[in-house]
Amino acid sequence: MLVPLVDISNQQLSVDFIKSLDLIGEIILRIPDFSDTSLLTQFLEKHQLDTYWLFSVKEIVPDDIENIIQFLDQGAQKVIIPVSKILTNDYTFALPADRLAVSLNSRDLCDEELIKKLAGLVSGYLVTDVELKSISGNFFQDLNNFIQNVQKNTILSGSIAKVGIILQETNNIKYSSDLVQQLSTISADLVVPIKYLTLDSDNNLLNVADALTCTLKSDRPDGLFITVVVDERGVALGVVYSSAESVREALKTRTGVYQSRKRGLWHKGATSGSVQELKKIEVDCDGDTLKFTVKQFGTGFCHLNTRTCFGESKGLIALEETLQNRKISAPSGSYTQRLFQNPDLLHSKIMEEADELRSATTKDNIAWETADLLYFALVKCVANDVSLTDVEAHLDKRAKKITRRPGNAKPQWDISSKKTTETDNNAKDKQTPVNIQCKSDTIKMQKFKLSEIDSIKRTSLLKRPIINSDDIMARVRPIVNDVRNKGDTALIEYTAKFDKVQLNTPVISAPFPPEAMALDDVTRCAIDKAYENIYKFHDAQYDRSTLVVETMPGVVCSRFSRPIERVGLYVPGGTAVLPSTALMLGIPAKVAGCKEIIIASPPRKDGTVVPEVLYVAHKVGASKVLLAGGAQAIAALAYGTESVPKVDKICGPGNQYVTAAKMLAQNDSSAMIAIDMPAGPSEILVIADNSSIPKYVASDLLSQAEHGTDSQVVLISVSLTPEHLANIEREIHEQASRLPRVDIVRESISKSFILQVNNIKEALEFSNDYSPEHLILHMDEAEKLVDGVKNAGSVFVGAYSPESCGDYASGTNHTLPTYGYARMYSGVNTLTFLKHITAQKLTKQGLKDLGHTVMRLAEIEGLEAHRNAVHVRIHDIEND
Ligand SMILES: NC(=O)c1ccc[n+]([C@@H]2O[C@H](COP(=O)([O-])OP(=O)(O)OC[C@H]3O[C@@H](n4cnc5c(N)ncnc54)[C@H](O)[C@@H]3O)[C@@H](O)[C@H]2O)c1
Ligand SMILES: N[C@H](CO)Cc1c[nH]c[nH+]1
Ligand SMILES: [Zn+2]
Repeated sequence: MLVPLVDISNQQLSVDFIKSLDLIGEIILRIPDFSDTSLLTQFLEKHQLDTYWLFSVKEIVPDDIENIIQFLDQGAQKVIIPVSKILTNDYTFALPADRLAVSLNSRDLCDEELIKKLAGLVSGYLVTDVELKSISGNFFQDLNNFIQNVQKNTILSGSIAKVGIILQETNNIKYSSDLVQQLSTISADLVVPIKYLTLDSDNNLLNVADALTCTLKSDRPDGLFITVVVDERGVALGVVYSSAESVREALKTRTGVYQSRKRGLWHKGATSGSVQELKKIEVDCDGDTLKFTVKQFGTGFCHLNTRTCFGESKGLIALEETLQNRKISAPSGSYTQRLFQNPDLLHSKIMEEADELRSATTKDNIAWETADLLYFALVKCVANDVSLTDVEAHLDKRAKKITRRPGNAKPQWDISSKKTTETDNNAKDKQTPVNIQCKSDTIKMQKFKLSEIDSIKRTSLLKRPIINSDDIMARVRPIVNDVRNKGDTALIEYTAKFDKVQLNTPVISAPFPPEAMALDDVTRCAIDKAYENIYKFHDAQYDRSTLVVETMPGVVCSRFSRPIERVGLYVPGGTAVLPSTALMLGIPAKVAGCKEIIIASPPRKDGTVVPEVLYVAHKVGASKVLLAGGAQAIAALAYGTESVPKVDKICGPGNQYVTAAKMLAQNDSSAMIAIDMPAGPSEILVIADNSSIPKYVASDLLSQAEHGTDSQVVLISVSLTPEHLANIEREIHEQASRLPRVDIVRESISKSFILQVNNIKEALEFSNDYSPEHLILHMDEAEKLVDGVKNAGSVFVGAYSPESCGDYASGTNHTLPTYGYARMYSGVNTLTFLKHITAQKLTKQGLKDLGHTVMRLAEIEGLEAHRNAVHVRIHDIEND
């Protein structure tokens, strides 16, 4: 296969010349560099190329990546990057491996280690970049070895697919057909770009045709080449023969010209009128057969006046032909013609058929309605001179797109937001196609520079990707009301619906059966160690003494604490079961001395609770475990049911349904319930400077990104060098790709971002405004920055304080405020489970001295009874 290479800086190249190159393959465009793409944009506008490769030997910097991606999205098939840049600049990982080609020079051909390394990185082409003058005696030998080596490694890694050669002409050594002949014997899987193919003032088309035909070999005695002729959609029209002369003529006239075995040179349609416009000539894998892609005019390709030599076409192509004919002349009363003439009618029919397809359910019905819709859609296309090929070209382009649109429906078509009761499983099913579609994409956070965004953008970055809270409330309200009104029956029903578990009773009471909390030694020791540390830290928070202050002689005020008696602790269990949350809630409740502790968590599919959670429930002295999750569990704890005692306070994190139900219950004064805080989807903000270690930074970001698709992670890059930032990004992609929860991470990372700032002051300002649940300071003198932290749930200081330690076992609590509530809420702590009671004792003298102040203030407020309560006493004291 030939892929011509042209230098776009060559001002002489004519549109005609480029088009003739386009006929024989994709064109490699050599561009000066990727940072200034104006020349390339002009070139593409002028030549209207659909498929091309890009090649520059200049240094590629991170800022170029966006430009490259933009061109890959708009039509570029591949980008060729010099090998040195692939191996030394980690940011090239941001480009899709299968759209990347790597150029090597001839001495790299013998470097086996290099080929091995590349095999893991690239799944596109390896292109050897060879100057003709350097082609010496053993070049072909080296090339053969190289190809074999690549093939071997391709098989091992399944990644590198093809090998190409860029031949560089020099002033005195020119590309020759002998050379191509020699090259064509090397390997079937070869790309042979011709460098510096410039406009030939005599006959440049012959030049191209020669280059093409000298790579062909015929196995026929008459030396002709079998030629398959297909239409623009790849449908075979027939088989003919070509010669070097007919190919030359076809390229020159850009029509279907072949070699008839009887009549010689054959210009297809010259007598019948069924002419062809030539779209492309391709050579097959072993160089003995040609494929002509043509646009067929007239009655068809076959001498029997059918479209193909294999009979008439069927399906969409036949419908398109009929519609095109109807457009030119239609029998009277033709419905299709009525549609052509009445765009409003056509529009209504498209809408009607789309709606009918939407409601179709059976296989037959769906096929029927789709056919209807396609008919009307095609009428619209033909009416506007749009062909099926144009439609398919768009589909092909989309398949290659790197940056994906979110794909949400426009508000007027968004029926999902109108559905109020969607099951967990349904939601998961819906995510599947998205996950499959994105599987091969780079896992990457969006990037912004603080200096380049305006205040509106800054404000939007401070917001969390929360889904419409009205929508969530609308889903949660009926669940809460049902559980409130129907008690256990509703609780069991919702558990069956959302968790797919049919329970007889939703509660397990203490003492819990030992076999249900049996653990292996390693697990039990880990839980015991975490318990010990968390207990130590939370116990130290409990000041059991009474605060006593004599505010003035004879006036003694005091304050003492008492536990909240009955508490409900929510332990999430949707996408991951979190026994650690049972520790984080149960231990402070136990330290505080709460009398009744009820732990709620979604049941496992077999209707039981995980032994680790039950073991913790046992250790913290829980009286009951409620086998329910989501809004229904919160409602049961808030209002009580036949088997679930009503509690006074509900604590614990959860998804949006859990958080919304906690807020609803708190706002209902008849529920008499307190909550800890809105602790929603996990989040983390990392501030990193050039002293940070990329793999640590990435691992911390991912540790929270894996919680749920709604988690958000933020990296604030403080003057990171492009290489350092690229290393972090590469680590994110590589580490994430290896995670079992990669599909969740892919989604949460896509909602996350990197903010590039110039100094630590800007970083802290943004972080304080964002008020993250977790803040990690990845820098040498991290401790010094803690003073500047105004809002955060919990801070992790320095490279060796991963957030995971706080999640599990260092001692601090992991139930922390999210959504920016760290501005005004603390995380769960021992005080969460306590209330403070104040007391006072006044002596006679104390009352006498304070009384007049109180009476005057009561007078100001017009509250006579208040004043009198002091007055009657002072009267007695003064008259004693
Ligand atoms: N902020 C913190 O301190 C903290 C700590 C741990 C976990 N988290 C967060 O807790 C969350 C846990 O979420 P999860 O989903 O894994 O578990 P979860 O237990 O919070 O929610 C699961 C329940 O949600 C309900 N549900 C699911 N789909 C529903 C639907 N369509 N309609 C109504 N109800 C539905 C079901 O009843 C299910 O039992 C994560 O977002 C995680 O980040 C936060
Ligand atoms: N990081 C979560 C709080 O946002 C807590 C958790 C539990 N298990 C692992 N992590
Ligand atoms: Zn976590």
